[in-house]
Amino acid sequence: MAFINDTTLRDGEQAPYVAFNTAEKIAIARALDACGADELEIGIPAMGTREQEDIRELLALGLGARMMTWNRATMRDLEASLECGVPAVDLSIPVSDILIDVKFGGDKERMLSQLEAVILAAKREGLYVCIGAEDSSRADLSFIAEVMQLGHALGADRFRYCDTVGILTPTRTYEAIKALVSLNLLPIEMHTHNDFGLANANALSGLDAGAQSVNTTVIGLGERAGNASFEQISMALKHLYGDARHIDAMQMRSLIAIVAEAAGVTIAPNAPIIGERLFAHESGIHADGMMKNSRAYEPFDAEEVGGLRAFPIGKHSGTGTVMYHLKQLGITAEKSALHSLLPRIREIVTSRKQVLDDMELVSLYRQSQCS
Ligand SMILES: CC(=O)SCCNC(=O)CCNC(=O)[C@H](O)C(C)(C)COP(=O)(O)OP(=O)(O)OC[C@H]1O[C@@H](n2cnc3c(N)ncnc32)[C@H](O)[C@@H]1OP(=O)(O)O
Ligand SMILES: O=C(O)CCC(=O)C(=O)O
Repeated sequence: MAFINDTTLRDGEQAPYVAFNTAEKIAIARALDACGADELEIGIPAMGTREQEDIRELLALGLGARMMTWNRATMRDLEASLECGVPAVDLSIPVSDILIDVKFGGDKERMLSQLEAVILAAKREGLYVCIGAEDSSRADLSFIAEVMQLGHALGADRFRYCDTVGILTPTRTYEAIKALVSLNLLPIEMHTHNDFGLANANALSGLDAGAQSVNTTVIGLGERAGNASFEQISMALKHLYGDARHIDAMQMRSLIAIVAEAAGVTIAPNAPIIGERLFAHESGIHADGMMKNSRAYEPFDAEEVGGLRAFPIGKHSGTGTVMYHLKQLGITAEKSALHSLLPRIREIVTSRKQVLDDMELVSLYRQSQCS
């Protein structure tokens, strides 16, 4: 079963214009734990005392999910994490030439010796260590292998492969991760960004290639276009990859509502898994199919995610939908007698861009009976 490290409280909060307060962080952590996240990245102790206090409060919740902090691979960042009493750390270093230039003046040796010292210190303190390899997707695989080799030799526990600027494709991800997995050095975690809308696909492709862990954020919140989404990845793992993952619909709905509210964002009505219109079948052919078999046009039951199934009376409705609504209202009509209503329904809905309600349908139906 794939391991989920959710970073809503770190990369999620790095989304521009987002700032969680302590109560919101606690509610998010609790809800993520209840929804089955295996590990939570809960913040950046180097940000200062307020962030550290929040991290201590999150640790004190005693949740089942392991808690991790994000750190630059520096002693000062590590010390700040140690003061919080966290059991696991992500120690981040850039691995692409462009970011090694920006952060270490191009000096790879200095960067590697700094990483070595910080990993050793973290392991001496008994911490679980993940190496965060920033910008892996723009780095040479041979250099990544060198970093993994170093981490393995020093006792690091995991390697986070980061598509920091979201430029991977599923095929390129698969090839890179397959090559790194074959080295048999460290378990790999996928950290993918959604700049081209491929964060979920790339994360899953990495898992296909042998990565064991995936970074997610609720509603895909994160830097720029965000990260792989917690709800989409967990449902895909369950339904498409056969993960034995229990997903509680109400808990998931509540988690999403908490994060959306705290982040000040609205959820698109067609957002995968949780959009409010996902189970509304307007097209006549789909609605007809769904009325005959509730699996006809849905990949999983609406109930599983607390969704509401509906058959709105709209521009694309057929007589099956019209008959369904009339029947609900106690009116029995012949399907063949309802065809004449469709042009009028289309005209009304197109001109005002709003579907018909039941009373309007009855009124139209009565008029058609009189004419
Ligand atoms: C891809 C990612 O998501 S990485 C995570 C990014 N997240 C954040 O930046 C959110 C939290 N950040 C902050 O609150 C602040 O940036 C702090 C507290 C971490 C640092 O603040 P400041 O000390 O004022 O530095 P500032 O943000 O201006 O610049 C970052 C510094 O970190 C250095 N740095 C960046 N990454 C690394 C790294 N992996 N290892 C070592 N040093 C690094 C930069 O080179 C720069 O150093 P400089 O000040 O000597 O030029
Ligand atoms: O360094 C890490 O662990 C993650 C950094 C990150 O958020 C990214 O590369 O997008």
